[in-house]
Amino acid sequence: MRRNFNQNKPKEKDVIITIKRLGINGEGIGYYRKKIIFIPGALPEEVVVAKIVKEYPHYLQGELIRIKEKSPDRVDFPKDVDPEIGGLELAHLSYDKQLEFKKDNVLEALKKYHPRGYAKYKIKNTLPAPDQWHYRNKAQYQIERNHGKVKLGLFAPNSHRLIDLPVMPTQSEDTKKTELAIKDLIIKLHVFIADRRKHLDGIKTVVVRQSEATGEIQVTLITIGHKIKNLLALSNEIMKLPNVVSVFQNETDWRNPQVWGNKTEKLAGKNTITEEILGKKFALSPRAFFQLNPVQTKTLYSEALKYLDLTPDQTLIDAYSGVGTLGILAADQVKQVVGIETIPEAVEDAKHNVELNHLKNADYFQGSVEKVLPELQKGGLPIDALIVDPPRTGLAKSLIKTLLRVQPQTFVYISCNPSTLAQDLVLLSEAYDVRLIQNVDMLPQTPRCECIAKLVLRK
Ligand SMILES: C[S@@+](CC[C@H](N)C(=O)[O-])C[C@H]1O[C@@H](n2cnc3c(N)ncnc32)[C@H](O)[C@@H]1O
Repeated sequence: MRRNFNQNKPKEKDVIITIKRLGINGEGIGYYRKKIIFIPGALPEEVVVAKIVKEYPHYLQGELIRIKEKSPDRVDFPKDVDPEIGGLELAHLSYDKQLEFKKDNVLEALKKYHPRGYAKYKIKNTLPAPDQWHYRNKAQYQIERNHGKVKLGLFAPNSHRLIDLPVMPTQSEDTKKTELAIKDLIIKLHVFIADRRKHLDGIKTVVVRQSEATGEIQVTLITIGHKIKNLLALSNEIMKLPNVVSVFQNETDWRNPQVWGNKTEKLAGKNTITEEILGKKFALSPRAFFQLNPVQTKTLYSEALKYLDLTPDQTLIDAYSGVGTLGILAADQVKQVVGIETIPEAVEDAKHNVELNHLKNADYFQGSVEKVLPELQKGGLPIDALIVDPPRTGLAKSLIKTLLRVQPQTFVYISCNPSTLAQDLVLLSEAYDVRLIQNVDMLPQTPRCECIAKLVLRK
């Protein structure tokens, strides 16, 4: 069952709620005295007993206490897993219904922002992931010492409570085993663990990423401070673990709200690991973005490229290019590829990947798309075909203005956030029709999904 239903909570504050639908983060939504109430772990059509834990001006936050009438779509939550853990928000819902939910999320976002013609958009069924468990090939776990006990895992959502993770059912076996082995080595070698309250420098996060194609494992130790006693000894021991080919140190400080800092240094082994997607090779340095589900990545990219309908005379812009994946996969179909990406290491990887795949017609630029694209266009670069794959925040308004002026003929938008996709389509639909939207489920058991929108210039 999804939550720790605490039968001992004071009964007088319990309320009975009928769940109407799921919210965008997978929580059950009902009403209490005409106010909306969000209850994580509850499903549509269920009647539940909930406790009101927080009251906001426009909504209530509830906690599931007990299910009075159970949904036929409810499945057992994985055993031995802390129910508060992030990344399993939909693990109590049957997989068919998870796929429907992800499609509905797109529909709801379109209804909310209503880009031009949205009611006629063709929204295709979400493409399922073949493996709904053990698909994550990257683990990024926090480490801390609490009352003498070392914990390695994930923080409970919106809290500083670290959940120790001997079990995480969506994590691949190898990445899980490597994380746990590194935790044992940190304890054995007495390597300092960072402590914010005591102002102690040390290891803060352990990142393990594995290539599906080669099995190579890259480890990054994110540290507070630079000089950490016994870090090199730890790195040497980590290199002896199965499949590990490199260990890096990434340095940050407590003022940085991001997990990663800006300085990365190799402690041992190879500069990159190599992944293979649809016949092309991709070298990945520690900070470079790469999808977390390598099997579904192939589906996502082949669908996106299919909808681009490229021709050999075109110049393709791969905007938000990461390590150059989409552009490199499409390079054989076009005259020229130009990629743009902010993270310098990812751009280096992209350039290296162009060589690795023996391509002569692809080039990658460092900088923000909103700044670099207009500069390249002013310099005479033709922009006939465009693929954008932005982070959750979507496209910058200034970039949308540029696109409406330049009007690439062929345009595919890959989005990991239906809400910003719908908002961006409001502006883009001034010049473009949305031919179709195809969801691909990259992260089963979570509310997240990738959507591919095919845009066609209106005549
Ligand atoms: C969702 S990832 C997509 C990466 C790549 N297309 C892939 O499939 O692996 C988004 C990428 O955009 C980069 N990025 C974020 N904001 C950017 C901006 N304003 N201009 C260029 N790149 C940006 C991030 O560093 C990240 O690599």
